[in-house]
Amino acid sequence: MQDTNLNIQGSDLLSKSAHPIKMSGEKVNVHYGTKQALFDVDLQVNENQVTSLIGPSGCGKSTFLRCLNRMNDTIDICNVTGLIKLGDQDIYDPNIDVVELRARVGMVFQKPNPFPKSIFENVVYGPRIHGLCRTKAEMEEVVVSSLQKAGLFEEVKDRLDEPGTGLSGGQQQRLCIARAIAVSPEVILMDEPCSALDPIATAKVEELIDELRENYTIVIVTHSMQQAARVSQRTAFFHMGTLVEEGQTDQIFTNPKDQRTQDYITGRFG
Ligand SMILES: Nc1ncnc2c1ncn2[C@@H]1O[C@H](COP(=O)(O)OP(=O)(O)OP(=O)(O)O)[C@@H](O)[C@H]1O
Repeated sequence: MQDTNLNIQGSDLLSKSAHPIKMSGEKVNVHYGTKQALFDVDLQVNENQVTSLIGPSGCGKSTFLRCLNRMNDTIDICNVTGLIKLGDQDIYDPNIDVVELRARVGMVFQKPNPFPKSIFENVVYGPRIHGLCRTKAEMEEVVVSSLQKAGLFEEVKDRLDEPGTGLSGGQQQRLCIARAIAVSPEVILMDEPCSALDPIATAKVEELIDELRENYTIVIVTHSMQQAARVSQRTAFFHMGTLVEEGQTDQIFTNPKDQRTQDYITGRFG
């Protein structure tokens, strides 16, 4: 069912120039074997804003998202061409350290996927392997501050040694966000982060996304147009592997330029 009665709150009135470009894709084409999934996509992501990627199932939203931290590298048959930059850096340059890239551009998945370890270990794992903390005090500090930033600390502070998998779905997703934050990323990619959550847990994660944009750049794939309207300042509409249009979220939802966008947001397809 399509979302209707859109509630646009996330938009701000800052001009695009007030937010420098953090990441950009130019002429991005993606093939899975012989099947082409993205066609000449040009998209810029602004710093300290939330950009939503929306569009019907199979239109290429997740494929584009995964290009931004080279997660598609893990799919053998996937071939990405075009220029994708983080700041001024071509992230597909052969000299790029992909592990470091994925620390700078973190990812939160559709289904909460904590490691089968304690809450503490889930958060400290990344900073430890990246050499960001060595002493016990440093580890405690990163765990506490990451859980605080993810809005989870108060709920788990007395059970940091208990398994992350024992938390509720919404708490597990915020733990995964804390885990992403722990390595001080610049960009956080979220692939339908609320699709496995109930409405209350969803509201908490949406509130968190709104707070996080102060310090991070966020790109979110969502099927919910209401969610895109609530959390994002910019929205990109994809259809059949092409980027149809991108703009301020309120403009996309109230005054789209392309008929396909209009049809999608009014529930005519998708
Ligand atoms: N690992 C893969 N192997 C082969 N084809 C794939 C793979 N992942 C995606 N595709 C294909 O690429 C196209 C785009 O898929 P993608 O998952 O990016 O779309 P999406 O818009 O995120 O869809 P959804 O909203 O259903 O998650 C689809 O035709 C899909 O079948």
